[in-house]
Parts: sequence; structure tokens; C-alpha cells
Amino acid sequence: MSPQLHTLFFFSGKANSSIADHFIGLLSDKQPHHHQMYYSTIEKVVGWELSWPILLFVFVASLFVVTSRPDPFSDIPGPFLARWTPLWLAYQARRGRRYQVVDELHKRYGRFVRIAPNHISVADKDALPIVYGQGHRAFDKSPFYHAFIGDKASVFSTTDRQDHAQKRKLVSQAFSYGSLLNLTPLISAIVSSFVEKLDKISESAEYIDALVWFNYLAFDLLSDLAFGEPIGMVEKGSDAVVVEKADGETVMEHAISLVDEREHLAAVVGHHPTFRFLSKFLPDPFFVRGHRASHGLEDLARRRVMKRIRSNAHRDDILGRLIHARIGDGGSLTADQTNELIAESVTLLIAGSDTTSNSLTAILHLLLTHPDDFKRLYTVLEEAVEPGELPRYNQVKDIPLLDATIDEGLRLHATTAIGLHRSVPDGGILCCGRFFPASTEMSVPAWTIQHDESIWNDPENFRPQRWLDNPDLRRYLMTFGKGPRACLLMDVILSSLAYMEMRLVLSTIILRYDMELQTPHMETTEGFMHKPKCLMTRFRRRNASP
Ligand code: HEM
Repeated sequence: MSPQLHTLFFFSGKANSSIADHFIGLLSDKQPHHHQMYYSTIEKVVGWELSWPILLFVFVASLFVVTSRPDPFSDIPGPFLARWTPLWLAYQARRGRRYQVVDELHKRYGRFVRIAPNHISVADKDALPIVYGQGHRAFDKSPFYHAFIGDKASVFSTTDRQDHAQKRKLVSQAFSYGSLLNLTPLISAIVSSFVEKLDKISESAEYIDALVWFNYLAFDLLSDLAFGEPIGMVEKGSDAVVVEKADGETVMEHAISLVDEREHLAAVVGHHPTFRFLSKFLPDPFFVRGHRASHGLEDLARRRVMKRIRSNAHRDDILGRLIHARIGDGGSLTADQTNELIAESVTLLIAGSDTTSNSLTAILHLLLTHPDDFKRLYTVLEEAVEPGELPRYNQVKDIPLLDATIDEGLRLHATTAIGLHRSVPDGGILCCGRFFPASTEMSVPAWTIQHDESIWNDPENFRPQRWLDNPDLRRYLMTFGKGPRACLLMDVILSSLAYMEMRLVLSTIILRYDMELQTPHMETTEGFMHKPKCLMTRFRRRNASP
């Protein structure tokens, strides 16, 4: 019974998410008493033999309602299927090419494109301060983000404004403990152990996947920072980790695949609550792996959170701060608070590791395929760092060409390439000359804006110099999101965490190794973030290095 009902609401798309949500609430595992009540009520009232005719009737009636209602977006062009069902957008996300398809649609149709029955993509820089603006008319995150919620919403996934303000305050406070100087030795230590490994690997002159090693590095850093305990991926040269399931059983998982699979699943099933529900029953390995990964990541965070709670240790790290913010100096965490901590830890692991390693890989690829820019940067770095030393953070923290190279890489590759989903607030909004009613889902496609000729001169080319000529361009860099839900980077010291890591790692490897790509072409794919698939690179020690 339940899947049919959900399919019905799913296909009738635009209007019924709240109804479907209601049914999902009733049918979800977390409410077994409701579940039973629901079934027995239907059974009592109509009997099962009548359920199909009733469903058919509801289906036809709802089709009638949907097609006869005035359609506020009938004049906005877009793919035919996208007018009727969010399945079209979910399918593009599943293919890992959503940003490209949406970009092509904008090239064909112009500024407004309807990419789902209730979702309008607006490719116009003037839409940025509206869709991602601050203040009382700020848009909230749309229900798309519910797909990122596990047991509890986190600062990233919550769609409730007040809840977000509270969570963001807690997380920002927790991160503010570390001044730049506090974090620097930690990052330097992890980069040193990364270099030790690379030195050994470089002796064999084999090609290795730089993406995988950047992943190990970023994961170790985040884990140390967030849990006070490095996962030790660089050391082991592997992403295999022990996770603790909710029932206390421990199993081995591959953390990087967990992040990729979970993120991609959410980017696909977030388009409709019905899809989230149905996907749990689909035998397609994509969905099976994705749901497994969601649990796996929570289990990974749970093991670390529980270990800390059981140890009663008071450490001044992010987790320590998050715990302190909830219970102060005494008391113990409730089950609800523990789940909240697990949710925040998962968010930090995903938000801070995958993003940075994907960006680093893309920037390295651009540098290695642009030898003149590489040489220019090499010369500048050589002047800033003592010969024969590993760069220290204070030597590379303020090199305009290094930062310009990073920003240009973030723009051209577009680590965030899709338009981030937002909901129009009550009262509706006027955007780029057109009115959109409340609850319309809107997004501004990041890839399209970052490749827009009216903003960027010669947008398809890698030109770090543009950032030195015009620092104002940062207004149009969407890699870290915009507005009240922009990356945590924007308002705390963490601001520099990703930049710190990218500056140190890039300057270190550029000065220390001769690098060569196996092939100049880098394939990418897209989950929620836009990511390289791999970057086979040969590292050889330069003679001058220690
Ligand atoms: C190059 C690296 C990074 C990129 C490209 C990046 C990108 C983003 C983007 C685009 C968003 C907004 C997402 C949305 O609106 O759906 C975001 C949010 C967030 N990021 Fe980052 N991020 C990076 C590094 C980090 C790091 C190192 C951390 C911390 C460990 C972090 C923590 C967060 C958090 C907590 C949020 C949610 C903020 C909120 O909703 O209030 N990010 N990030």
C-alpha cells in the first residue's frame, strides 16, 4: 500500500510534498505505532480489496487537481518532463552531470529555467543578493536538505531558521577556540607526515592518485580537529576505519567511499520526500550503497563521540567545545544531545574533508596543465621560503599569487557547481524582474555564474592574474555558498582552515617535487559537490629539497 501512495504523490510533484511528508512520517520506521494504526484503520474502514480502486480514484483526482490548477510558471521554459516531475532533476543528479545540463539549458533558454515543477534556476548575477541574501527577507534552505538529515539535523542540514541560528552559534563558538596559531602546528604536523609518505612513494617513480592522498590528508586533519583523534589515513595509506554501529557492533568501512556515496544519494533523493522514502526499497546498488553509507558515516562519528563521552576526558578541541556548550562543566548528555553531536560531527567530517581535497586536486591539475603559471608561482614561492625547508605557514599565508591561483582554480573547476536550493519566503519575492510566490524553490547555478562572460573576461581560461587585477570578483565566487547559510569558513577563524590547508599543501608539493600527470585530461563527476574522479600523478623529489 504505502509505496503506491507515495508514487502517486511523487508524480503529482509540485503540490503535495507536505502530504507525502505526513505519510512518510506515519509510515517511517521511527513511528511503528503510527504505522500499525494507519494500516489497521484502512483495513477496518475499507478492507484491502478496496484499496486499489481507492488509489486509482485518488490518482485520477490528484492528476485532475494538478493539471487544472493555474500554473504560475507555465511561461518559464525548461525540459518537458521537468514541468511535471522532479524525477528529471533527480535523474540528472544521478548521472553526476546536473550542473552541465542546467548550464546548457540556460545557454538555450536564457536567464530563467524551470528545472522541476516548483524549482526555477536563475542564471543572473543580480539574483545572488536576493536568493542568498541576508536579513529578514533571507531565503531558507529548501526541503531538498532534508535528505542530508540522519537521526538529527545539523547546522548544515536544518531548514529551520531559528534552529540554524542556534546550531551555527554553537558550532562557530566551538571552532573559535583555535586561533590561526593554534591550528598551524597541527596542520604542519599532518602535512609533514604526508610529505614523508610522498618522499617514499616518489622513490619508486610510480603514478599515484593525488586525489586519494589529498583525501587522506584532509580526513586526518578534520578528524584530529573535530575529535582530537587523527584517523591515521596518511600513516596507513588507507581509508579503512573502524566504525561502531548503533547496537555496539564494530565493523571496518572505507571512509572516503562513505562520504562520496552518502553525498551523491542525498543530491539525488533530496528532490522529493517520496523519493527519499522509496529509494530505501529500490534494489539499485546506487541506493543500497548510499543508504548504507549514510549509516556508516554516523557510525564512524558515533564511535568517536561515544569514546570521548565514556572516557570523561575534557579536551579543548571541537568535540570538547560542542559537548561543553550542551552540558557546561557537569552533567551528562541526553540521548538526544548525543545524536545532535553525532550529526554535527558527520557534517564537519564531510564538509571539511571532501571539499578541500577535491579543490586541491582540481587546482593541482590546472597548475600542471599550465606550465607558465606553475613556473611563475614556483618562482614566487622559492623567494618566500628558505631554501631546503618545508614551508612554514607564516611564510605562505600572504602570497597574493598563491591565493589568486587557489581562487582561480575554485572558480574554473567550481567545487560547488550546482545552484544551492533555497525557498522563497512568505509574501513572495521579485527577482530579476519577475515575481515568485512563497515556497517556490530557487537556485542560482554556481557553474554558470562562475563561467559567465559578462562577469569574467575569458572565463574558460585559467588566469590567476584576474584576481590580482580585480579582487572585487570574489562577490561572484560561489564556491563557499553565499549569505546566512554560506560555509562556516565565512565567519570564523576556520575561515582559513581550507585556505591554510591549500596554501601549505600546494606550496609544499610545488617546491619539493617535480610532478607529472599520466594524462592531461581530468575526468570529473558530481554528487552534491563537483569532484575530480582521480588525478594520476608522478612525484619526484627535486634535488634542492632536504
Ligand atoms: C574548499 C573547501 C570548502 C568548500 C568548497 C566549502 C563549501 C561550502 C558550501 C558551498 C557551503 C554551503 C552549502 C549549502 O548552502 O548548501 C558550505 C557550508 C558549510 N561548510 Fe564548507 N566548504 C569548505 C570547507 C569547509 C571546512 C574546512 C569546514 C569545517 C570543518 C566547513 C564547514 C561547513 C559548514 C559547517 C557548513 C554549513 C553552514 C551553515 O549552513 O550554516 N567547510 N561549505
